[in-house]
Amino acid sequence: MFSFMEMLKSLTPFFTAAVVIVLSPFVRERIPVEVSNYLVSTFKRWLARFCTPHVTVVIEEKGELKSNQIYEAAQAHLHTLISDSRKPKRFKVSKEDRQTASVIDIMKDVDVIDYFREIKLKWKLRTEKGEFPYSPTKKYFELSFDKVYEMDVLDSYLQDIVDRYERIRKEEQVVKIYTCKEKLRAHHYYEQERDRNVNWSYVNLDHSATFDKLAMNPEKKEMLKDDLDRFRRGKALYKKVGKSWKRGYLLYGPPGTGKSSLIAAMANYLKFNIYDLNLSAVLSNEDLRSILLSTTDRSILVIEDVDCCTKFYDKEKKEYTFTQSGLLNIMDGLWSSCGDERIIVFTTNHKDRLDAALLRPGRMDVHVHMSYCTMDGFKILASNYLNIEADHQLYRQIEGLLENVEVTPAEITDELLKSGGTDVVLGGLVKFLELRTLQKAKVAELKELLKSDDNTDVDVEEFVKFLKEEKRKNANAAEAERLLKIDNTYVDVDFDGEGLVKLFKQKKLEDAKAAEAAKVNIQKNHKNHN
Ligand SMILES: Nc1ncnc2c1ncn2[C@@H]1O[C@H](COP(=O)(O)OP(=O)(O)OP(=O)(O)O)[C@@H](O)[C@H]1O
Repeated sequence: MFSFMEMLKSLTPFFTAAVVIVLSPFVRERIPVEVSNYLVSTFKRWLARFCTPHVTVVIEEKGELKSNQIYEAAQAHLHTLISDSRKPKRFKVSKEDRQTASVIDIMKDVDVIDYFREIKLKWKLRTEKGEFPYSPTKKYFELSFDKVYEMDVLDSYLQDIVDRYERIRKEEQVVKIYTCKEKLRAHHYYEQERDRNVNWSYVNLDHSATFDKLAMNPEKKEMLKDDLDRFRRGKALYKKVGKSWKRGYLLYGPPGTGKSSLIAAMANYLKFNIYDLNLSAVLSNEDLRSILLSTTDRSILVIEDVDCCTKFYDKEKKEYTFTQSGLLNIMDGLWSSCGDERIIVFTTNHKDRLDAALLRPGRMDVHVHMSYCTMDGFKILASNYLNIEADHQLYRQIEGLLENVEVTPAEITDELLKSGGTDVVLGGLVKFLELRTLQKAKVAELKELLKSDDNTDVDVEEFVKFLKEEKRKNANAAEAERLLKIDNTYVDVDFDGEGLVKLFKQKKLEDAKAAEAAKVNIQKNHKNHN
């Protein structure tokens, strides 16, 4: 059909003649009425092309805050168009390291021609510098066509492109992770005028994390999946009860227990994109507002380490304020009013440092504790990394060791990734766990030693402080400080606790002597002065 129309178009001059013939009553009476009508309408359209002006539709990359869906759809359409068949006169070719094939893309200011039914459409990518020095460059498409087809283009052609894009996006299996490209500008000269367009950049979430692969309590895992399922299906329910279609999760636990992996698993499960928000890039409440408004539906907004980085610029006080409750108030107001089908995830390594307001029931819908590795979790990791599905002779020993030490799944995976066969790797893991058990005992021993010493009432933290001070002063203590990292409960097995205590006592003695000498000196000076 399409090639037939094209053929007809190339025969336009003949149509002119044909219509002239058709218009003459003599010929009209002698040809079928359908043929006569067709020739007349074709002639009219052909005539219109010369008599009616072209129109140009501008499709900007971004609306006031959000990205423009038609722009995204047009970009995808043109990409397919020029990759498939209609190469323009100039186009770009590139290939990144991890891409398997080269990518063809359109260049700015170069015409790309497309056809829809019998309509010829001309696309052009344009750019325009922002109004202010810090404003990002604006991108937009110009789409030109004959004015007679205005309705066809707006109602059918563009709608078709958007529908197709939406369909592909839904079917697409790739989840994207967006990060804020750069700090939002806070230059005070441009405070009023600065362009609040948020610059997100994304990569495909190349993360094979799925719930199956997560080392985590099986019941907790099922509970979470059910919760996500209910959320996904809950549109009608949320509407009925008058709640915005959103859900908040607080993930807490020590580093390396899988908080980020769980977020990736949730995103892969729901096929939601992730927006990873670095709060240190947020300078004011307005910035946060712009960021929230620039995220899309069906997404997960992640705020990691929420205990450390909640800072806001208070315009009235003209200073930065660091509050979690400030963040929450904004979240309550803004978050609840923007978009649908959204999830927000806060993570923290220190739940105890969180503002009580954040922990209040109803604030975060689900609290998930990510814990140190248990035997259940270990079996999942062993199945992923070593393909062990059944039992192993070392499992009993490993289970006993895991009950006694706190080891993160991240530490276990590091061990499981070491080279060697299954027995060698599991043997290495047993050694690692035994070492940790020994270290734990040493630390406990050291703590006891310090507590039981009548001459000193220092606690371990104070002892660490002392070692740090010593590090500055002499190399021996620097070595001791390297060996003793109480914070991470890491102590070298050869570490001589008693030796350090001796060192500590000696230091105390030296300090006391120095203090006594200073006192004597002051008294001497006082006497001399008198
Ligand atoms: N529960 C887990 N299940 C499976 N793998 C895990 C788990 N926890 C950690 N890992 C492994 O350790 C790596 C680091 O873990 P991850 O970044 O998810 O931990 P985290 O709790 O987010 O740490 P942080 O608080 O430092 O961000 C992961 O890429 C994964 O390989």
